[in-house]
Amino acid sequence: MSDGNSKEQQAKKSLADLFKQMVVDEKEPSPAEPPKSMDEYKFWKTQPVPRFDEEIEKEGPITIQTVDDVRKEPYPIHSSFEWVLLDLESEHDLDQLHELLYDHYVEDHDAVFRFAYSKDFFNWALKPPGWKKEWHLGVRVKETGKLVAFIGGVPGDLTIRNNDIKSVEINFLCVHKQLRSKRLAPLLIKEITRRVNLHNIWQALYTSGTVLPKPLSTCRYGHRPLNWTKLYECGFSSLPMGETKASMVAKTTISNQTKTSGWRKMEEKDVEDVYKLYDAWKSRYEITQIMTIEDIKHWIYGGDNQDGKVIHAYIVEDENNKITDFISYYVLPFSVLENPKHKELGIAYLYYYASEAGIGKSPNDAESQELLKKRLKSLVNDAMVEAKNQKIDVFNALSSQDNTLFLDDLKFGAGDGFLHYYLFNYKAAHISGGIDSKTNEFLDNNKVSSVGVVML
Ligand SMILES: CCCCCCCCCCCCCC(=O)SCCNC(=O)CCNC(=O)[C@H](O)C(C)(C)COP(=O)(O)OP(=O)(O)OC[C@H]1O[C@@H](n2cnc3c(N)ncnc32)[C@H](O)[C@@H]1OP(=O)(O)O
Repeated sequence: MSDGNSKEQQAKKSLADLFKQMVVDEKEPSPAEPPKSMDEYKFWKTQPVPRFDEEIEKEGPITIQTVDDVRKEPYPIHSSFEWVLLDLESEHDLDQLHELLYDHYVEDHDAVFRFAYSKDFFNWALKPPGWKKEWHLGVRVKETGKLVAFIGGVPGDLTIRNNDIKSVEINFLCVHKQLRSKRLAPLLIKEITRRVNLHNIWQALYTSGTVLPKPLSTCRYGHRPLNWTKLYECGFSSLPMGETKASMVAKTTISNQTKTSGWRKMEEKDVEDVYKLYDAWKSRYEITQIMTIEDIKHWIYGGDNQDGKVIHAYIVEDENNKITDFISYYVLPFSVLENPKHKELGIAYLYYYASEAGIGKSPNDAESQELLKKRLKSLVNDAMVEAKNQKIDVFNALSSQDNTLFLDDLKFGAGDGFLHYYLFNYKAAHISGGIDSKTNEFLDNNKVSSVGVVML
């Protein structure tokens, strides 16, 4: 979308704009425009979700039921298929899920990159405290046992504008390419809903790049190259006009030394302190995940089997050994298809963080925002230094949380991807995702998103 205003902005190119060119299509994407009318959402119009044109006057559940109202039998499925609950403790089932998602999950438009999910990743993402096998739902071909579809749910209670809500997070919905457009996705969604409802849980949070009725929030991806040459050779970044490969490498080079004093890797003994920081920090946002100490141990520290492959967390300790900050990122590589030189791109995603610099401070207070901005820049810079030393090629962050305070300054380029957040069976007024609703640019002037929850 280009108008006079955006042309004018283009004339004043900052360094940050230059980086944006590496990853943004020429045409600015339009994030939350519904691709079809509500009536054409044959499945979603039957579900308890807000309509696109609905004004939200009162926040809360859309339909109220009891467990007695819930169907006790699984929904019928075509006779060639059967429902299966994956046993993610078993190598066989982990292998099957890996194979399905590797070959059939989200690819980029040109099918050059795809997510390279690992077994370690599934163990982390699908087995947090309170996980249930009943929510690892697959569809198999009866005759061959081949897994052809999956949807996953994990516990994930939420706070939405001071209301605590028992909830699940739904993720990894995937249908084999040869079975697409056969309405298997709605069947998986109905069946997982039934299985969640049987636990007296009626709300869910999910995200998607697809526009469905109706986004609660929309965030934009930012990408910070750490190994520009490799990104260029893989076709992830292009060479902006007027630049040379050498000038791009120079502009994206970061030090290999962290600089925040008191910085160190998080250890298991830090879990409780990190929990306290997280819990005090989250009131900055309008939607957050409620986490117990056990949740922090799993999601931030990595759990009992922490082997440093998926989640990486660091803390800052002051001179009295008090933990004042933490920051974390998870690693999920891309497979690079048909590239003679590279098979995989190392990708890190900024995850949860908290800093005393922002606790008890309002995002509307310019002075404390300025201090927080300085702090976050230091923390994220050092997280990127660690990531670079772990051979990560690009560091991604959404425009959620307080990220717009540092995205431009730390040379994140705005990507062409948007992530929409949805709530199932809950009406809530729109929450800022850190982008300007007219230009889709990251918010600036110390304005931030109110989305505090990070989905994988
Ligand atoms: C209380 C507990 C509640 C629990 C449940 C909460 C809800 C959870 C909701 C799920 C959260 C998932 C979060 C993630 O994992 S987001 C990641 C989604 N996965 C992928 O993008 C992987 C690659 N794509 C595929 O595997 C398939 O294309 C999928 C499976 C996406 C659709 O399969 P297929 O292409 O073969 O289509 P169909 O004929 O079966 O079905 C067509 C219907 O499906 C609607 N559709 C399309 N894409 C999505 C989507 N991403 N979320 C929700 N609905 C979607 C579509 O509008 C249409 O409905 P309607 O337009 O007629 O109305």
